[in-house]
Amino acid sequence: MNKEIEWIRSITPTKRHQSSLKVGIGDDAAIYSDDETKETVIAVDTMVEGVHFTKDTMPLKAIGHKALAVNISDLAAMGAVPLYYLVSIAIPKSGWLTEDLNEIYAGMKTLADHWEMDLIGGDTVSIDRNLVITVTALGKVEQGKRLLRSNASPEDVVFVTGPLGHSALGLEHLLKNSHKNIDDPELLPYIKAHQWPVPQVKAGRILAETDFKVALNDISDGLASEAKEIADASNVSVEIVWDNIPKTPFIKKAPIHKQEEWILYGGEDFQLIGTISKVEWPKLKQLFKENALSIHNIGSITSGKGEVKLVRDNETIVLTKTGYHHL
Ligand SMILES: Nc1ncnc2c1ncn2[C@@H]1O[C@H](COP(=O)(O)OP(=O)(O)OP(=O)(O)O)[C@@H](O)[C@H]1O
Ligand SMILES: Cc1ncc(C[n+]2csc(CCOP(=O)(O)O)c2C)c(N)n1
Ligand SMILES: [Mg+2]
Ligand SMILES: [Mg+2]
Ligand SMILES: [Mg+2]
Repeated sequence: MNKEIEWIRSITPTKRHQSSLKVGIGDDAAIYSDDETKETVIAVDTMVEGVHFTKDTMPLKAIGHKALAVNISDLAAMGAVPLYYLVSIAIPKSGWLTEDLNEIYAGMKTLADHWEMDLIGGDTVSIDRNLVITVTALGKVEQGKRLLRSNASPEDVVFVTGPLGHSALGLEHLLKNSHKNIDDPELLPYIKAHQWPVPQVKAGRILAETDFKVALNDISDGLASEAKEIADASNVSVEIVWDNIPKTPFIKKAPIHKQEEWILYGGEDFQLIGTISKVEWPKLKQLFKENALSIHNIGSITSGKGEVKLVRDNETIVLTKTGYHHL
């Protein structure tokens, strides 16, 4: 287990005070409910200058967009509809103008308006260096419809809702060359994937509205890490078939170790990874098609104890490395 998860487990309360609490620490978002029809879903994620973005990797509006998008993505991974958000910002004593902050907020607002989310609060503080933005997002899901990481069963199909590795490929170029200097049209889709991630709310909602048993997680840390979270939470193993992972011709022509770095360990794609029974998979595929959304079968669940395996060229290897860890 990585140190970050180990530490979070160590501070996880063992007793609950509130009977309305349905899901605490351990999934993409927490859930509580005192209502017979719906549950409230709450997620918080922080972005730190130098860790999650720099002025060279991200335009100002994109920083705001992404700070909100990553939180909407966690709501989507629970099957929720986004409703409200709060923003805490720590502003360095130099280097960031009020106009810069306004641009960041404009980026947030455009995305919030798209999902009809209201900004309802936050906090403003100073810091020595490095801008920090923390967004808390609230949403709702119908009673009994939440989609947990612990819902996977042996023989289920493992699916993803879109391309993987694009953000990491884009970031690799942004770390070498400021976004102001990159205009290679071949790189633009990857740069865009890094800067302007699209939270998969509609996919999450389709999955929540069906009566299928679905496990779901958003891909913030890379496929290997997110698959492991489903495997651990459901007490099963995940088998990913390398050739089934959707890849653009541009990615396919890179050396295999680069493809693996971007796809398995890169992260920040904010697609959803999930599981569904083999019987229901064709119905789900049809439902996504009718809604003009993509979905790909990339493997299956096996009985086991939290392993993530990769099948390639008739060889099966257990993935031991995971994604990005802060500890
Ligand atoms: N410092 C903390 N204190 C309390 N709970 C935490 C802390 N950090 C994370 N958690 C909880 O641990 C679980 C896993 O958090 P994590 O941030 O890995 O999930 P995520 O948001 O899906 O991933 P990412 O942050 O990569 O987007 C969540 O339930 C989260 O609320
Ligand atoms: C300048 C710069 N350098 C590196 C990265 C890559 N990066 C940072 S955090 C993270 C994982 C998700 O974070 P979290 O676990 O906090 O959600 C990744 C892949 C970046 N985005 N910008
Ligand atoms: Mg998540
Ligand atoms: Mg988080
Ligand atoms: Mg997150």
